[in-house]
Amino acid sequence: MEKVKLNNGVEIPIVGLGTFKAKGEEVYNSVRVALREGYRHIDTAAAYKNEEEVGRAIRDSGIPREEIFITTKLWNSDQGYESTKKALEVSLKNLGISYVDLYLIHWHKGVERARESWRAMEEAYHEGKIRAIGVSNFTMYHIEKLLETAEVVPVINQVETHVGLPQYDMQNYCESKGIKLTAYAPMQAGKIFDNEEMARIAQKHKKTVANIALRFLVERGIIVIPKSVHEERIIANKEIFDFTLDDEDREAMRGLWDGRRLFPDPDNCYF
Ligand SMILES: NC(=O)C1=CN([C@@H]2O[C@H](COP(=O)(O)OP(=O)(O)OC[C@H]3O[C@@H](n4cnc5c(N)ncnc54)[C@H](OP(=O)(O)O)[C@@H]3O)[C@@H](O)[C@H]2O)C=CC1
Ligand SMILES: O=C1CO[C@H](CO)[C@@H](O)[C@@H]1O
Repeated sequence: MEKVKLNNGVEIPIVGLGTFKAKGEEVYNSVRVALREGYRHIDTAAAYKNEEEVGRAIRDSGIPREEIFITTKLWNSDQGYESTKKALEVSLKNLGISYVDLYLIHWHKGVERARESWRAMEEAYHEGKIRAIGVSNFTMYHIEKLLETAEVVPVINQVETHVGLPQYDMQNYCESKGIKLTAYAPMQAGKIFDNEEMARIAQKHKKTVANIALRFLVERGIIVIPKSVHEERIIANKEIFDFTLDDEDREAMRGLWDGRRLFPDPDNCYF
């Protein structure tokens, strides 16, 4: 599996398995299938309430811990210096691991809270409890404010990214700071499968719509975390390294850019 080198030298597989809305035995089985089929990157979050099952599936896979890249996220109500430290310990315990590969602030909940959470994350990073630290749902302004006091530059900003919301400006900005993008909802949380133009491009390449959607992002150097709980989809979704998109495909996909979000706008998000 192709990897992306982060600004601290840590490498992350460019395709990971998403786990939002997958719980219990369903998520356990999905992670087992994914690992058996070659995925080495799993995306979870304290808010998804599935860290225990994700951790159990990783252990039961028999694959050495250091070969698997695990991302989890700090939930909003846990932001702050002390509460971040506690939340990290809870996530490590739930996952049953001694370190997490990537820890993200899930949403920006105010400049001070982000800075305090970040300070706790930097300490845990230096202590070896986290291999890389990053953010999610941060705007350029949020990142600017964090960088004013941060000692460690975030490695990643995980944001909603897909053909409808391609995030060209965000990617350019982040890359100018050494920050990579991870695309969440890369298949528009399932909505992309109704798109006739995507179906046409998929047919042209004899690939699936999921493959086209993911390839579009991966060719831009964006990390993708497609979610599925279905074995055949988990297996097929990652088959994106045996073809390339051409100018006509890219042009057609640019035409699908409507700016419509499926998740709250981080610029205007007060939940
Ligand atoms: N940082 C953040 O705030 C957020 C992070 N995330 C992360 O990003 C991941 C991906 O985003 P997500 O919102 O799950 O959306 P995705 O774009 O990954 O789409 C997932 C949906 O598509 C369906 N699907 C998957 N593969 C196929 C296929 N081949 N054919 C048809 N349908 C398919 C899935 O159903 P099924 O499972 O039944 O196959 C599910 O309904 C999340 O799981 C989570 O880990 C997501 C949202 C916010
Ligand atoms: O990752 C995500 C999905 O779950 C969360 C809620 O439980 C969302 O807020 C978030 O964007």
